[in-house]
Amino acid sequence: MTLELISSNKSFGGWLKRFSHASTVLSCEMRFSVYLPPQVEDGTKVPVLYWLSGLTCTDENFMQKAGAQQLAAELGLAIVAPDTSPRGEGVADAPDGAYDLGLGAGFYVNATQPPWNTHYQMYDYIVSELPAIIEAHFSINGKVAISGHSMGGHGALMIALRNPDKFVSVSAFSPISHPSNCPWGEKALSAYLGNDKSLWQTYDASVLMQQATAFLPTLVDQGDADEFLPHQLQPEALEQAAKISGYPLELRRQPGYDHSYYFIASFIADHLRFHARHLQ
Ligand SMILES: N[C@@H](CCC(=O)N[C@@H](CS)C(=O)NCC(=O)O)C(=O)O
Repeated sequence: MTLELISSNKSFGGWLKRFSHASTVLSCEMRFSVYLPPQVEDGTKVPVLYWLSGLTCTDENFMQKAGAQQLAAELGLAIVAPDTSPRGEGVADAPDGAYDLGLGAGFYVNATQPPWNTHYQMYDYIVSELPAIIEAHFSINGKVAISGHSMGGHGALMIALRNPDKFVSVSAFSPISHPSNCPWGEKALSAYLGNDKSLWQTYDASVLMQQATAFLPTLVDQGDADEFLPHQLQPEALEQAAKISGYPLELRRQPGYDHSYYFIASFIADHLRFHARHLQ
């Protein structure tokens, strides 16, 4: 597997790099960003945090807006930010160009329905193909955590709940907590997965958390002035699920914060420290 370097910027003693590569799983060219802390320069193997972004994002939003690099450098933590959907010529998009389906809106599932099933296999890309690439090319010690925002918060929680053996901790900002029961989720899951709601539920963090028998430390932050809170995000479904299964969910409501990266930047340090504690 060849990686093509797109850009490289020194940052807080480490390096922010962007790469493109041919994805077998997605059948297209993909890009990802990786922050490598200064510790890797002398050959130290470091833990890695995967960051899954939300609707309309690419691999760049988090690295440019969250302000995570300084603390990642101190903690000796690599951060990998993948793109949010397959890309390129021939990759299906929403017919009306809607922001919440198709390009930039892969929802981290494996699509079963045409035309999406040709390229939209983001679950397998994030769970299997990308980690294999990261392990093969970077100085990584095998300890892995996952986090994300909104659609990416759904992705992080869902992927961790389905793969508790692969991660040591999970966190999310403003996650789409119950995608099988909200407008964003219903639109995307019906397009990608068809009408069988039992399949939707296998990608629903609240359903998975309620059924969980293996537990990971879990931190969720939710702004109470988030414009998407009541209809799309439904953190109460996650709280209810955690109560039923006894899941160790710490869900914090942050007064006055909205859905933006200003919110993420305000609390990203807590999330990095939370993961670093468990990754030690
Ligand atoms: N208001 C946005 C909805 C999408 C949105 O808020 N996207 C969030 C994730 S769900 C985001 O991170 N946007 C990119 C950014 O702020 O850099 C739109 O209509 O395009």
